[in-house]
Amino acid sequence: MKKIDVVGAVILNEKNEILCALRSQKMSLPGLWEFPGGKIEANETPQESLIREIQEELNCTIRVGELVSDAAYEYPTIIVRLITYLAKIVDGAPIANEHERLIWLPIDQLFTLEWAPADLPTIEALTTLNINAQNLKI
Ligand SMILES: Nc1nc2c([nH]c(=O)n2[C@H]2C[C@H](O)[C@@H](COP(=O)(O)OP(=O)(O)OP(=O)(O)O)O2)c(=O)[nH]1
Repeated sequence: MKKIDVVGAVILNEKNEILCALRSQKMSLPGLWEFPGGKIEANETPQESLIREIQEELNCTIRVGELVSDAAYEYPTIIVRLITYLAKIVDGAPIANEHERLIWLPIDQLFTLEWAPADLPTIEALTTLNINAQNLKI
């Protein structure tokens, strides 16, 4: 089966909320929530890829921090290895260029959304990490 490496940004704001993105009807997995990001291209580090994808998808610049989760999920036709990192916005404000909708949610509310299945290890890691935006080293 085809396997792709995908990188996702867990973007935190000063209120300790996380940016959640709704996949649109034009995308695969429509109507499911995800961490913005995309496929890692050849000759790119995951971090470089993430900065590029966020610029394209959300029109803003991020700084990338520590790894949250690295796990593979087998969909019916593709295996997605999703690597997620903490990140914060250092320039601009997020605009949904490709997504249906963007929302900020506190970590303890993330479970209320219907996430792409590949994202569940990240959600689990976030709820056990006890993250505080104030003392993040990003
Ligand atoms: N960006 C992102 N993609 C995710 C997440 N969870 C998850 O299963 N995916 C899947 C959806 C896509 O199949 C793939 C990412 O591809 P992509 O975002 O570059 O999308 P794309 O436009 O190239 O592909 P597509 O939507 O046309 O399938 O990984 C996530 O949290 N973030």
